[in-house]
Amino acid sequence: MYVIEVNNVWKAYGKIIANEDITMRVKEGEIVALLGPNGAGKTTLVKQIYGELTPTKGEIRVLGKKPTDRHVKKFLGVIPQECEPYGDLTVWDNIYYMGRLKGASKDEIKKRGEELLERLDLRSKRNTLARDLSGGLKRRTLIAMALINNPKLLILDEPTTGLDPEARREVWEILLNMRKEGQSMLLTTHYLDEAERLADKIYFLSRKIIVEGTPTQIKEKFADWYEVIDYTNGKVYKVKGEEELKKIIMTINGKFEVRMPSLEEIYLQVMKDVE
Ligand SMILES: Nc1ncnc2c1ncn2[C@@H]1O[C@H](COP(=O)(O)OP(=O)(O)OP(=O)(O)O)[C@@H](O)[C@H]1O
Repeated sequence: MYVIEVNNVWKAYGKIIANEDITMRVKEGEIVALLGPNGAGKTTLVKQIYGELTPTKGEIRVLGKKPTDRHVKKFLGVIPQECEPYGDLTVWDNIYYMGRLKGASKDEIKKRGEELLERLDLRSKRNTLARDLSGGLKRRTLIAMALINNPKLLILDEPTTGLDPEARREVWEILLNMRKEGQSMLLTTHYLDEAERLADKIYFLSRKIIVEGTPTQIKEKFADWYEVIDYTNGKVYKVKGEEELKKIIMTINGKFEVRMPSLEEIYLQVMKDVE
């Protein structure tokens, strides 16, 4: 079953077309990443998916319903871009009040809130004011807040932007553990390594969808060149196609290495050709 279906969606702000004819899917239990440069239309698209904007044209279904349907909101967890927990509230109170806003009972919040403190390693910070937390702990608090209503779908707009490498990896581990438990997620990111590490499926976006597939499918489809490093003299050859590759290898008398392009190199090459 699909938790998100986007069909031929266009979104314009006056004359600016932010999304052009977008069709995409997120299956239950999958992590899908929208990857694109600044201004590619990622936030515009996710805002339509969580019902903050409506498409100019086209149709979106979230959990089988319109994103603006209030029954859908109850089953969504959203972490918008550049969002922070309330600085004047403690970690626990942020989680608690978010639960109340989402309509959960006090008992439900207590039970699930305690579980989330444990799972996100926030127990020792429970009574700390959110403004005194590090960036990584603030992000973990936001994840706990978004999970308090046990959402069927979690939407994260740039979940690790602004975090140091260690805190980024902590967030990745949390998201990967959640995926193991079957949590469906849509995230946006600028980072290729993040998409490659987390996503079952990736969409390269630049106003419209440029490429889609699993990281392996994308690599197989676009990796049409190889780099051959000749260790005998340190020379590096870039060759296209397997025939060329064989020819070069035949000329080398010693140790060598063949490298396929990384997802980042493919992304840069593909996006370079987009207007
Ligand atoms: N409220 C708005 N009014 C007018 N134009 C907007 C508005 N919001 C976004 N845009 C424009 O729409 C385009 C897409 O913006 P959007 O924020 O969706 O991109 P993005 O991929 O999320 O970028 P970033 O990675 O920088 O967050 C940009 O050209 C942006 O300037």
